[in-house]
Amino acid sequence: MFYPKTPFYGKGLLLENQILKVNSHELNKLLPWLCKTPRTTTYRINTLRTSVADYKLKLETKLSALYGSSAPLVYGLKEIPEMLCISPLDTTTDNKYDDCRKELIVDTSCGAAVLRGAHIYAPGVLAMESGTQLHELVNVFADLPGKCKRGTATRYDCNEKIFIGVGEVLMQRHQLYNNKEQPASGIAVRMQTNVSGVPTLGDLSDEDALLQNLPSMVCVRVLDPQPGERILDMCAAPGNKTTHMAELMCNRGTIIALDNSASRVRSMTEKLANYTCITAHQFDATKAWDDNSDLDSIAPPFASGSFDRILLDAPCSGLGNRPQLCCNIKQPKVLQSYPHIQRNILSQAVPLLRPGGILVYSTCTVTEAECEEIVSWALRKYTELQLVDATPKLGAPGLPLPGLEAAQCDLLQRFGPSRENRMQNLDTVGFFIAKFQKKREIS
Ligand SMILES: C[S@@+](CC[C@H](N)C(=O)[O-])C[C@H]1O[C@@H](n2cnc3c(N)ncnc32)[C@H](O)[C@@H]1O
Repeated sequence: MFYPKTPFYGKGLLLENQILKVNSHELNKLLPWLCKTPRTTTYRINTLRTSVADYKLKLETKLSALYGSSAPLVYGLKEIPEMLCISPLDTTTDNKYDDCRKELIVDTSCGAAVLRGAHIYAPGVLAMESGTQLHELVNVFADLPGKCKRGTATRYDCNEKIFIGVGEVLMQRHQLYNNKEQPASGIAVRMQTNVSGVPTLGDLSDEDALLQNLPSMVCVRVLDPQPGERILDMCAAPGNKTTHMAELMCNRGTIIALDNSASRVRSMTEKLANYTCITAHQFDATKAWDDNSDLDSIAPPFASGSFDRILLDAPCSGLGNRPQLCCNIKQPKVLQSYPHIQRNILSQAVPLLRPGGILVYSTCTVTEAECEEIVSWALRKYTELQLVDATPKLGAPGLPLPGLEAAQCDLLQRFGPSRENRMQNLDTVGFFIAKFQKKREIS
């Protein structure tokens, strides 16, 4: 398939220069990699409700029904026993573009989801040619320049639309565009094939399993929460890592989940209802520390030394979310704003951790400023912090920076295009993980 060479359509150099200022020689590899689809699909099984073996059987049955003898493989990985991976299909077989079909245009974020196996939901459909019938097969394109007007009825004449697959129409134009009061929802086009080779299963997430990227699971495994402990998840919504922690803790202990977005906390709270060890609060994590609070308080703010472990899965530029067909960050100042908030939240995490406690800092991005530079800054500012071994180790080491020794880089995990990824051919998103321990005594 044709993929863009950079996620920054039309804004190339302006933003590219911001990503790897020290290791700029890595950009040639990184930028096209960000644009491509990770081809392995991963689910996290809720082991409080079902067994991995039972869920594997369920997935295999579904895949056999869809793909018969060419069904992709479902397999596990010993480092993350609660995860199941689905291998890609052989793309050379049946995703052929056929000139006789009508065309359907989606925006680039919908296109990215399609390439990862999703069907097309009504809000993502920008253009459907007039006369397109129910159940007709259409060629689906992503609108790279972002110039296609929603509701377009004629063929979108553009050299930079990207063919992403073939789908069956489940909603017609009048259903998609005629009711302005109540915009259409639900699946508008069921994808039959896509050009990435990721099976078009849609999202099978339910209470038993969650569609989740591999590094997000590694991140919680690295935190290593134990039953009975007191854990703070500082930026928790939508709660995917929070529920993973609760499952590893067998729902025993206390997890406090903070997020400053009211709407995200509302939807997360519904999801957390079955996990009695989790309490969620809408709260600004930059204000989470207050020594006037009780040590065992379950509502923020919290006193010094309140937590055994803290996860800071920071708000970030999100550039690791592959495929980035066209990144929606258009200004360098937007990219530059993240380290500030990341440092502010980390400054609260350090006092909140008990001596000997563990802090995991993670981002789903790839910029040095939000990854290795934050680690280097934290080690300089907080002498009570040290980097410790982060297992399971599936990512590559961190990139070298002047403030970090080689041995320290080796303790970090950067998920990127590097050949050193310790992942046995698993193709996944960009991500960064650092594991700190607060020293018992400050030297
Ligand atoms: C990367 S997402 C977290 C994803 C989550 N950990 C998961 O795995 O499901 C970052 C979150 O940080 C939240 N956030 C941003 N600024 C914050 C702040 N000052 N305090 C708390 N949460 C914040 C955002 O609302 C967003 O939900």
